[in-house]
This record gives sequence, structure tokens and C-alpha cells, in this order.
Amino acid sequence: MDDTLLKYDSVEISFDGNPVVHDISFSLRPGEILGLVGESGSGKSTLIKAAMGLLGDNGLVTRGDITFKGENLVDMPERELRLIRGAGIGMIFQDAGASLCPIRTIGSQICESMGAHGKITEADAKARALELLSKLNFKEPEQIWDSYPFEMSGGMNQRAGIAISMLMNPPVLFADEPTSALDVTVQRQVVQEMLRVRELFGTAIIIVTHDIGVVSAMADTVLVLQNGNRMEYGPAKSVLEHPRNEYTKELLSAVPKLRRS
Ligand SMILES: Nc1ncnc2c1ncn2[C@@H]1O[C@H](COP(=O)(O)OP(=O)(O)OP(=O)(O)O)[C@@H](O)[C@H]1O
Repeated sequence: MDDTLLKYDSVEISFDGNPVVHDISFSLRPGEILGLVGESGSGKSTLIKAAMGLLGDNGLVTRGDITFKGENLVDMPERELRLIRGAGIGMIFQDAGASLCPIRTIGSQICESMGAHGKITEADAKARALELLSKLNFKEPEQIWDSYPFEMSGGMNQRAGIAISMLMNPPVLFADEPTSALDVTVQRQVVQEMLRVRELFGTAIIIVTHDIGVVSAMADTVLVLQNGNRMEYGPAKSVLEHPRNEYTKELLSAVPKLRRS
């Protein structure tokens, strides 16, 4: 049986009529972690935004299909996409601190985001959130619940952001540069947390990153983009250890390799 969750089939994406992503195909199975790598401007964010209908007014999928559980996301009405964002495909960004509201506690933001997807009492939301936070190895979930984002470190905000995006238990998580703003030790914690999410919930993850170390620590498959073109796509081990083209070799040599822990 085909268990593909998310599939890009010959996708072209254009801004103001100019294609910037060309003929990209890949697929994602439950629990798979795909590393999306490439230099700045290669189209990584554009590729994932396209699935969420977040390309903005001037951006459009001009060829191909993007399907989630067999449903085509291209041209899906906004009200249907809204149901998929969050509950079907969760998202975390580079700077979770910036996407959290600075003057409201984590708890109240959790209540709001859970309320947006269905009726749930504050007590139920809190119980679910605290359970999730402890599963994700937060030492003091109650304290996180009561904290304002500015009271927590960047790493803690990022970890809380990942937890919040998992409250709806989406089968797919998009992580756009989730470790880029963090220092190395905290990066490791965030990587560990994403691996734990996969282990606990079988979540499939697309991680967009410049950091080959993060890719080698996490990814099962790797897609290398250059100028919106697919340069390489395959199992992480073969792409990282036996890159087939010069671009990938250069990309790999630019960053020291981390071992899988
Ligand atoms: N809203 C937009 N309007 C016009 N062009 C855009 C828009 N967003 C992205 N682009 C263009 O699309 C191309 C891909 O950009 P994108 O942000 O997806 O790259 P990226 O690989 O994610 O880069 P980075 O690593 O810097 O985030 C770039 O040429 C960029 O200038």
C-alpha cells in the first residue's frame, strides 16, 4: 500500500510570473525526516510555503501538484487549507520567540491555538499541554505554562514552539531553519527534541537548514536545491557520503560534519 503522506510532483513555483523553483518532485512517508538543503535563495522556504498556501499575493504554484494524504493542496480554498495548517501540517520557524506574543504567557497562547481548532476547555488544554511537555522532557512544565516568552531563553522558546506545534499531533511538521538562531549546545537540544517528537508520534519532518551537521544528525533523506533545481535527492547516507555533483560536494565541505548521536 502507498503510505505517502506528502508528495510534490513536478512542482514549479513562480513569483510575479517568474519561475524560481523548477520541476521539483519528492515524497514523504510517515516518520520520515527529510533534510532540505541549499544555499540562501535556492528556494527551500518557498518550497515548503507552497504546501501551506503561504506564498503571498505574488507567488503561485505554476506547474505540478502537491498532495497531502492524496488531496491536492494547489488551488485548495483558503478555508480548507486553514484546517490543514496546524492540524495536518505543523510549522516551526527560525525564531519561535518572535512568532510568540511577548506579552502573553505560553499557557494562554496554547489555549488560544487549541481553541482555534475546536472547542476545548482551558483545563483540558492545560492537561494536554503539560503531558506533552513532560513527554518532551521539559523539566518544569508548569513553569513553562506560566512563563512569558521574554522570561525564557531562545532555546527554551524554540523548544516550547515545537511543543506547541505538536499539540494538534500533525502527521507532518515543517521546520524552517529551527536551529539557526541558536548556539551549538542549544541546537543539539532542539535536534534531540525533534527526534523525540518523531519517536513519540511518528511525525514526518521536513527540516530546512543550512547546517549539514543537523542534517546528518537527523535526516533519513536529503534533497539538495540550487537555484530552485533539484541537484540531488536520496537516502541521507548516500547523499552525504557520496555526493554526485560538485555543488553538493562544496556545500558539504563548507561545514564540519557532526556524527549521528
Ligand atoms: N515574496 C517573494 N517575491 C518575490 N520573490 C521571492 C519572494 N520570496 C522568495 N522569492 C525569491 O525566490 C527565491 C527563493 O527564495 P527562498 O526564500 O525560498 O530561498 P531559501 O533557500 O529559503 O533562502 P534562505 O536560506 O535565505 O531562507 C529567491 O530568488 C527569492 O528572491
